[in-house]
Amino acid sequence: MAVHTKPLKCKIGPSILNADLSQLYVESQRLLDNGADYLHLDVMDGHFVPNLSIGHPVVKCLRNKIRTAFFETHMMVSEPGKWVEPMAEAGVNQYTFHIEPVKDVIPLCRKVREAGMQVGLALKPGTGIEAVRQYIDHADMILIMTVEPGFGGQKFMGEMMPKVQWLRHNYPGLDIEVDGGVGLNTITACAEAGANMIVSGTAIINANDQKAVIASLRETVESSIHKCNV
Ligand SMILES: O=C(CO)[C@H](O)[C@H](O)COP(=O)(O)O
Ligand SMILES: [Fe+2]
Repeated sequence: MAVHTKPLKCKIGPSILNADLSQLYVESQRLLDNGADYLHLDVMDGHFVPNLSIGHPVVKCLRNKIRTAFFETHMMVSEPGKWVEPMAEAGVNQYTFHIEPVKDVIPLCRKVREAGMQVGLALKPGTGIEAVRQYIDHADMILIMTVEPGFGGQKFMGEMMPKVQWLRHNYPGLDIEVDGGVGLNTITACAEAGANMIVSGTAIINANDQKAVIASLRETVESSIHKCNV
C-alpha cells in the first residue's frame, strides 16, 4: 500500500523516444546534464500501440553506462506482467504500465514492488478516472496520457486536464505525471491542473537550449505547487 503524504516535488523526465537512438547514451547523459530529474523510457510492443521502440536489452545497456539516474519505463505493451523481472534486472526504478490490458491490476502492482521497482499506473485518453480509483493506494504514481500512446510529437489534449484536477483534488500528495505534447506552450495547463511529474519529448529533444527549456518547465510547475501550499 502506498501512502501519498510526501511533500510534492516537481520532476522533469524527458522522453527519449524522438531522440537520435543511435546515440542513446550520449543523448540521455546530455538530458541529465541539462537538468532532467529522471529518464522516461518508452517501451512499445507493436500490439498495444502501433509502433515499436526499445526493450529491456537496450535499457540494460543504458543502465551499464548511466549508473545512478532514475529510470522510468512507460510500458505500452499488451502483457506488462511478462516484462517485470527483465526490466527489474535491467535496472529500472519505476515500472509504469497501462491498466487497460490488465485483468488483475493489484497482483501486478505487488509483483512490480516485489521486484524492487516503484509502480506507475497509466491511463490512455479514452480511459476514465473511475477505472483507476480503486488502484491508487497500490501505486506510487498515476500517468495521465495527453496523447494517444504510440508516437512522439503529437498534439497535446487539454481535455485530459480534468482527470489531473480530480486526482490532485482527491490526492494532494500523489505523484501525477502527464505525457504527450507537453512543452512550453502546454505546461501551464498541466501545472495548474496539478501535475508534478512532467514528461516532455520533442519539446526538449529539439530545443536549441535544452537546459533553458527544462528550467522553464520546472519553474512553471514549482510556482503552481507553491501557490497550492500558501
Ligand atoms: O509515451 C509517449 C508516446 O506514446 C511519449 O512519452 C510521448 O509522446 C513524449 O513525446 P512528446 O513530448 O513528443 O509527445
Ligand atoms: Fe511515454
